[in-house]
Formats: sequence, C-alpha cells, structure tokens
Amino acid sequence: MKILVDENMPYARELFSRTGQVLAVPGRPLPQRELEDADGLMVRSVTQVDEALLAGKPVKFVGTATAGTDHIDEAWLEQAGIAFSAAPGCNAIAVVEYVFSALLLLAERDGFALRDRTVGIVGVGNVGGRLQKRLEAWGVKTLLCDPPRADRGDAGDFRSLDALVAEADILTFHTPLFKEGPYKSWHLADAALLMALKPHAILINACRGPVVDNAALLEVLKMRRDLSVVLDVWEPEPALSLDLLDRVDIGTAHIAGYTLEGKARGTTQVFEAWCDFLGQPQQVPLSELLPTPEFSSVTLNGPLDQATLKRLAHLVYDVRRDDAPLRKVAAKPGEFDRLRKTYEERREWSSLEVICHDAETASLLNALGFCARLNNS
Ligand SMILES: NC(=O)C1=CN([C@@H]2O[C@H](COP(=O)(O)OP(=O)(O)OC[C@H]3O[C@@H](n4cnc5c(N)ncnc54)[C@H](O)[C@@H]3O)[C@@H](O)[C@H]2O)C=CC1
Ligand SMILES: O=C(O)C(=O)[C@H](O)COP(=O)(O)O
Repeated sequence: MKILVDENMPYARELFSRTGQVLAVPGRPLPQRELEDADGLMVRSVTQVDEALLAGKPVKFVGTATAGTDHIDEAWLEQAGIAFSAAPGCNAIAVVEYVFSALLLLAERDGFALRDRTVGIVGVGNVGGRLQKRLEAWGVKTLLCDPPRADRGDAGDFRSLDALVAEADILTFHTPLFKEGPYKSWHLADAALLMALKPHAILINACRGPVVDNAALLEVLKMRRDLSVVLDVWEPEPALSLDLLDRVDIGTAHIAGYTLEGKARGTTQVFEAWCDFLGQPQQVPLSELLPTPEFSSVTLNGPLDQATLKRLAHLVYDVRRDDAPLRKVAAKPGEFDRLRKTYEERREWSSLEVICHDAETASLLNALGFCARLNNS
C-alpha cells in the first residue's frame, strides 16, 4: 500500500505509516510520477484533484485535510469510483481566532469598542457559526446571511446580503467558493457591494480569494480610503496583487486556519476516514499528538475589558506576526508558499489556561474559547 501525503500535513507520516508506505510530497506542483503506483492521495487546498491528475492512475481514495473542497472535482471522483473525504470544521476555531485577533487590533488602532459595532457574517457554517457565538458572548451584535441554510429552514434570523451591507459595520465572509449554481459565491463581494459598504466599514475575507472581486476591491480602495480591509485569501493565489496588498490593513498568506490544532484535526479526520475505507477503523485523540504550548497558564487579576482581552488573545496569536512577513517577501516568486510551508507553530486560545478570581469572568472566558478556571485559594 503506497500513500502520498502533502508535506504540509503535520503528523501524517506517523499516522498513515500505520497502514502502509508513506511518501510526503509537495502539493503545488505534485510530482505526477509518484501517482503511478499510489493507492491513497492525501492533499491540501493547493492541489487540484481532477481527471487531468488522476485518470488512469491506481488511486482509490483521496483525502483533503481541509474544510474547503473547491480544489476537488468530486463529481469526477465519484464517477471514477474513487472514494473521497474532507475535514469539515477542522480549522474553524483557528479562523475565528484570526478574525478576533484582527478585530481587536483594528479596534485598538481606531479607538472603538467592538461591542458598539454590528458584525455581518456571510456563511454561517463551522466558521461563521462559531464566530457568531464568540462575538455574541462578548456582547457584539451579529447579523447573519446564509441562503442555503435559510432555504433549508434552519433556525436562525437569516437576512439578505444587501441587508448586511446596509447595516453591518464589519462584514466578514465565510462561505465555500461556488463558481456557479444557485448559491454562487464567486465575486459575491463585487464593485457594487464594495461601494455600498457603510462609511468606515471593515471588510474581512478569510474564506476563498475569489469570493471578493480583488480587481474591483483595488479600484474601490483607491476611491474609498475610509474602508479597512483584512485579507487572508487572494485572487489569485499565490500570485496576489502587490498593489492590493499595499492597500489592505492586514494581509496574510492564507494561514487563517493554520493552528497546530486545526492542522492536526485535518490530518486525523482524513486518517480516520482512510482507516474506515480500509475497513480498519481507528480513532486518534488530538491529545496524543499535540506538544505542550509555549504559554500554558496565566492569572488574570483585574477585570476583563477589551484591552485585556486583546492582550490575552495576542499572547496566543497576534495576526501581525503573519502580516509583516508577507509584505516583506510577496514580490518574490515562491515566497507565498514558502511562508505557508515554514509556518511557525501557532496554538488555539484553548491551549491557554486563564486563572480567574470570579466565576463570571471565568465563564465569559470559557465562552470565548479560553480554558478558564476559578482560583479558589
Ligand atoms: N483561510 C483559511 O485558512 C480557511 C478558509 N476556509 C474557507 O472557508 C469556507 C467556510 O468554512 P466552514 O465554515 O468550515 O465551511 P462550512 O461548510 O461549515 O460553512 C459554510 C457555510 O456557508 C454557507 N453558504 C454557502 N454558500 C453561500 C452563499 N452563497 N452565501 C452565503 N452563505 C453561503 C453554507 O450554507 C454554510 O453554512 C471553506 O469552504 C473554505 O473555503 C476554511 C478554513 C480555513
Ligand atoms: O481548510 C481550508 O479550507 C483552508 O483554507 C486551509 O486552511 C488552507 O490550507 P492549505 O490546505 O492550503 O494548506
């Protein structure tokens, strides 16, 4: 049994080698000759998996250690009889914490209270749903737009995208990329939407680059200097527009989902699906894999205000650590992918135990995703 795994998939070698011979390969471009005798192929979002890649190859199972699946031609895999599994929700917490890190930074820079802003969430799935809960836990008003869920009759106060644009101070996109169909999300944020954003609005895209028309965004930013923009994803990648990068407030190399926990969950979800496919089910608890974090415990002695929340959040992850390196190297070919492959360890808020002196603060911190406990001494 030969299993190809993307080299940017932590723990893949040790897990998949329980079931066969593992070869770690670059995902972009994938060395095609290695597919000639491969039974399993485990990729990330940078590898297009379709007929052109796999026709005539012996691969029987494809796994992607990602939430997004727009790089996979699922219809072709199905008709070719190739099993497929993704990793839904694996890195949702990481994206939520990226968004929080960015918002807390912009709030401090521009001197506003998050609680005084309304956040419009477009796409209320694993990422958007968790973001809603954490923002509401902090007392921030949210507005939700998710036409597929609204059409399914899911509970929730779902609004139109136009309503969010009209009312939200912060608009954040968390949809899959659909190039066509009833829920097409390609260029969902087009020139008209961008021009209609409220004065001093903040636009965030941490889902897929083409959900925001990047050429239109560049033109709009030349006219609307009041807008603030956070982009983790670009149209296209890896050759993003340097002019656009110059004009955004925070720009990162598609790393919003890159916590160690998020990547490890991606690997274990796909590994477990592969084992099911082989008829040898296995469960891998994350605690078996993850190392001790750099900071594991702090004591909060005062009240939890926005400035304190920012310091706590940024102790675990400050988005500026990813913005500066991209600006430094973006003009050089290959550097976008190198930044992603050599990504320095990043953990989730839950890795930080926060010891508190009152139960209300502990409960709020837990609702925000930290691991809080009451100091009874
Ligand atoms: N920057 C990064 O590192 C990461 C990016 N992503 C991207 O974010 C996307 C969302 O992630 P999850 O929340 O985990 O996916 P999910 O599938 O759990 O949720 C997506 C939600 O978007 C909704 N939706 C679909 N089409 C829509 C439309 N046209 N307008 C509004 N809502 C729509 C769906 O009904 C669903 O509720 C992924 O598909 C992926 O492309 C995900 C993880 C990491
Ligand atoms: O899960 C997703 O969807 C993502 O966007 C991933 O975080 C992207 O990471 P790579 O698969 O490109 O390493």
